[in-house]
Amino acid sequence: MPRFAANISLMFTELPFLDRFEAAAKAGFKAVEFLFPYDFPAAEIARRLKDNGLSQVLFNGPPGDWNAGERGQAALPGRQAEFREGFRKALDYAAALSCPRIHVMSGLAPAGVPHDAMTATLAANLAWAAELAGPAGVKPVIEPINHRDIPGFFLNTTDQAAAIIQAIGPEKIGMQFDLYHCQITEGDIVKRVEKHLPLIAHMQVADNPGRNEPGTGEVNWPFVFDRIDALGFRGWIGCEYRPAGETVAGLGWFATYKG
Ligand SMILES: O=C(O)C(=O)[C@H](O)CO
Ligand SMILES: [Mg+2]
Repeated sequence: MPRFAANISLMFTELPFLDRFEAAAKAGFKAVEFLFPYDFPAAEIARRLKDNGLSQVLFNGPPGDWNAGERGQAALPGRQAEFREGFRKALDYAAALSCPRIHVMSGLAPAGVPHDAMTATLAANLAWAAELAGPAGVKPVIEPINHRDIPGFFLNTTDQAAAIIQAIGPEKIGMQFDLYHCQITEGDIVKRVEKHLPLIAHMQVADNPGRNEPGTGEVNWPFVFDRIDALGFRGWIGCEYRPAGETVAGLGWFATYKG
């Protein structure tokens, strides 16, 4: 059966951040992911996880100046020192939270910077991050993101991510396969999961259009989840969606998968 993690940056936003752990556990989740932990002490987050019997399965490295529109810096030439400092900080949090995945965001492609230079920068940064993270039991992951939600994001397709992962080694770097982004950019999601399965270290889900819960849009989720399970994917699927209404009221789709 597929295993779903609540993304508590997008779900349970009716509550303050630290109270969302308990809400996720009460709703039947065994694991959570979120975007950024850095406003909170790692020890406090670790306590919430433990108190509620939850595993932390993914969070993002520091993205740069988010409010100014930055979305990572791993592919940006000239930002290597900042990337490294941020990744070290993320790794400290991962250790405190026993979290096995860190999402490394590649960033927005600046005008005039050659695509190949960005690919080379991303690959070098990822190789460095993997060397540091591997011995700590953490796998950095990269995620192709659609250009409607984040115009200009460097990493856009699953094939582009796969080429970079293959160049470094799938045992070191994984793909964060977000079915929502794939549906928008590429479609044919089951076939693409099949193609990239050996590289996929984490998945995420939301329906389209709207990025709301499964069942609110165009995708046949029972079919997709059955196929993912039959293919043998045993990682976590993060529920990275914005509930259309109140979070718990929108969890009807999850009843079959609570386990
Ligand atoms: O946007 C997404 O799908 C993500 O997973 C990022 O972590 C946040 O932009
Ligand atoms: Mg995502």
